Amino acid sequence: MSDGQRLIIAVDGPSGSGKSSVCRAVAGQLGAAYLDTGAMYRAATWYCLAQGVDLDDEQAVAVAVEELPLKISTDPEHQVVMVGSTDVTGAIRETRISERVSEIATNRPARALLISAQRRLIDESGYIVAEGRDITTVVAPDAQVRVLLTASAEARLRRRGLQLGGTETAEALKRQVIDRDTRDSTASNFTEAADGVAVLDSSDLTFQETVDTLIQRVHQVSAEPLSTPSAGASRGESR
Ligand SMILES: Nc1ncnc2c1ncn2[C@@H]1O[C@H](COP(=O)(O)OP(=O)(O)OP(=O)(O)O)[C@@H](O)[C@H]1O
Ligand SMILES: Nc1ccn([C@H]2C[C@H](O)[C@@H](COP(=O)(O)O)O2)c(=O)n1
Repeated sequence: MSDGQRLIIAVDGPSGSGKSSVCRAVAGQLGAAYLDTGAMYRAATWYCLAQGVDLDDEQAVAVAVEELPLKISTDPEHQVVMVGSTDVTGAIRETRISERVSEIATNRPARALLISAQRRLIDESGYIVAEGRDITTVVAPDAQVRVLLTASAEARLRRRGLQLGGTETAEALKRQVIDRDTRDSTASNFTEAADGVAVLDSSDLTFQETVDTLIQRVHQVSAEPLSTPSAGASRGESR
């Protein structure tokens, strides 16, 4: 990327499709920043639970998310999530958070606050791979590269099982992957590609093949002449 050029790579997809691992690897190989927006919803959940906020109380959750002292790194090689002075990088991955995070994701005011924070982080970076559930459609719909990363339910359950070391029962995996997607899909559409969004089905691809396919897509798009310069580019921003 040359100075002054902006390139936003937006990736959405269901749980276990490989968004975090694939996007982190792609960002590392491209020398781009990386934003895990799911980690922001998880940190908000951790904070609300730590503060004893009733997650059914929409207003109380919104107030807590507004004051959330969140710092998230966008370095793909060094992912750290801080809430105030507490490092929650590991804690936000615990099952107790995975099982409650949809309650924050479906809270409209909380969602609006987190979306604004995500847009700021993307704008500050300028060259970034951002992944989640609504990046291609809501957070950065004018990203130059927009991809829906999918995989069959069978592949996603198998991958999540392996990722968790084979310790989870089939029922627990279903709760964490399929049931969470069902709840989250009431807040955003990450099962069908919106207009202009390319589908990358990784069901029969290895991890490296998936990374390579996404990088090819980025190279393909960045070789095309830019039709409409983004707002950031016109302000001369660069990484
Ligand atoms: N193409 C692939 N082939 C095999 N394994 C893969 C592939 N892509 C990702 N994985 C593995 O699947 C697991 C789940 O991937 P990852 O955590 O990146 O998914 P995710 O979409 O970010 O899930 P969530 O939204 O629930 O956080 C990881 O262990 C990852 O290494
Ligand atoms: N852009 C996003 C990102 C995430 N979420 C919600 C949905 C998930 O249940 C939760 C955690 O995400 P994960 O770490 O599993 O990718 O956050 C969302 O609604 N929108």
